Amino acid sequence: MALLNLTPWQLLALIPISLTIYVALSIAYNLFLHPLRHFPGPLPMRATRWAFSLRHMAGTLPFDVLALHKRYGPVVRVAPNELAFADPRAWRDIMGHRPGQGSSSTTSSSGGDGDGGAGAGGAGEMLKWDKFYMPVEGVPRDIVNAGREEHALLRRTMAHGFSERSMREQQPLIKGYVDLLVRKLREKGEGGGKVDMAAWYNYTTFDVIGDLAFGESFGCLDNSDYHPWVKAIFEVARAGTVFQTLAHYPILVKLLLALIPTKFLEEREKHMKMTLEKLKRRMEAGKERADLVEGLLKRADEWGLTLEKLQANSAILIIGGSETTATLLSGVTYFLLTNPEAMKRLTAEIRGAFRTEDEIDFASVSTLPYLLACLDEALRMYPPVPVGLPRVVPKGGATIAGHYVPETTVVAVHQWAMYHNDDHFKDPFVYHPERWLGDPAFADDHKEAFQPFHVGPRNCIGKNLAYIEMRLILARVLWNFDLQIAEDSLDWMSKQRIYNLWEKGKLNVYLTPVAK
Ligand code: HEM
Repeated sequence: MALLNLTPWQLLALIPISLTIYVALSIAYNLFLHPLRHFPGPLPMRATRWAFSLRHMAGTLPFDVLALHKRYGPVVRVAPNELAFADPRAWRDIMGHRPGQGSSSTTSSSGGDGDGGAGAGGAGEMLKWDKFYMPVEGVPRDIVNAGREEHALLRRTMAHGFSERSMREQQPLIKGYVDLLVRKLREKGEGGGKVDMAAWYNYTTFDVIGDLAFGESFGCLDNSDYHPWVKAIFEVARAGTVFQTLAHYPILVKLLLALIPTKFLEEREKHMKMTLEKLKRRMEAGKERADLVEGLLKRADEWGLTLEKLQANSAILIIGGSETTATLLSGVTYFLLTNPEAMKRLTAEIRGAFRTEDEIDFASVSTLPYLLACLDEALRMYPPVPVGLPRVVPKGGATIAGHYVPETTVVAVHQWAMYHNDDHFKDPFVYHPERWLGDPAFADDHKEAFQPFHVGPRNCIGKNLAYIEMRLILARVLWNFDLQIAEDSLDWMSKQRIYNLWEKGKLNVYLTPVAK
């Protein structure tokens, strides 16, 4: 019991010494004994997770991952227990349906493998990684972070609201918000001042999804401003990268949570109350309403879905369904403004296809090929989900893009890095809508590498809604206005960082209403 003979100062000195020994041993293990030791990657990333986390918190990770793939190849060890893939086959191997899936019903939490690595979860299925998805204690899981069985149930129920029939019924509601956007932009454009299109696209998509998920809009378009909830989503995005980093050190998360000011907790409480009230009002409106929660409400009693569970799923629709679509609309507008030939061709396609504005609807915008090509090229260059969404390899390991990967490994495809890799796309940094229209110059592109909505059972349920909204909004904007980019937004794209979501600045544009 030599320890008992030490003075308090000597005991205190033992803390940094033990920590140093622990860190040195972990690094040695990660470099020389870890099952992933044969995969290539830069030494700091193979040695500790910090090299990855610092890039994540600095908002440069997706850009750095591209440089890593160019240097080390299509599979890179980006953290001791994590691999990044830039091989199109990885999409299906990681996200696709896997034969002989086990019956795990949870997502994967930490298995505590020394560097905060992932637990294995159940056999067969690649699981979402809790350290990234961060379910909150006391808040029910939603469709995005639910385990496999609960997810399947939620997905089946919610699919109803995304069916073609539902979307047709939702058309008048969506069109109403696009009408309002155009009216507001006409007012703003008349004075000849700059208009921040990124904000206006956000107002529109948040109002639409607010109505479809909670039965009422956020009033962003009416008030020409963000609702506090919408503002909070942007504010919290950057903090999310910090929490995802600290998730590897649970004791630090507890400390940070304990330090959160009471005012913040009160705000959170207020927010929960507000969404609950919105939801109750939606429920009072009756079950028969063509929106995204109709299916959930109809099954709520049968499946014992609590009010809190319904609230969590409505809320995730707001986040998943609005910022993504608005980001893409901002991106495509920027690319068109800085590529005048593409803008000219698209404007001609839209203005030549209709006699009156009333003819622009879900069905008619879906027949415009250049419009779709412009959106797809923007999705490639500016994917709204630019980061790699991590999965955990199940028990027994898996083969991904021809590589055997041991169980508990975290794996991801980083979209921005995949789409800017010249192994897959010619001129990856140049906006070429023609690549999606069969132009022989791009015949060697690996189009299957492009999966902005992911693949498999947990892909985007809102893909069709997103396309229809983006087509309709962009067509109506270009039908009504000639656009010119303001000097202060010329470098809009190059200034941006990625904190899970793009941190977009103002996209200032001059609008000239087209005389009709
Ligand atoms: C351009 C627009 C959009 C893009 C790029 C996009 C992309 C994605 C991606 C990559 C995922 C997979 C997330 C994961 O693996 O964790 C996803 C899931 C999801 N998206 Fe979208 N999304 C878009 C628009 C929408 C819209 C309009 C909605 C409708 C409200 C929506 C609702 C959802 C939901 C509910 C999920 C979870 C699905 C599940 O887990 O089964 N998204 N989206």
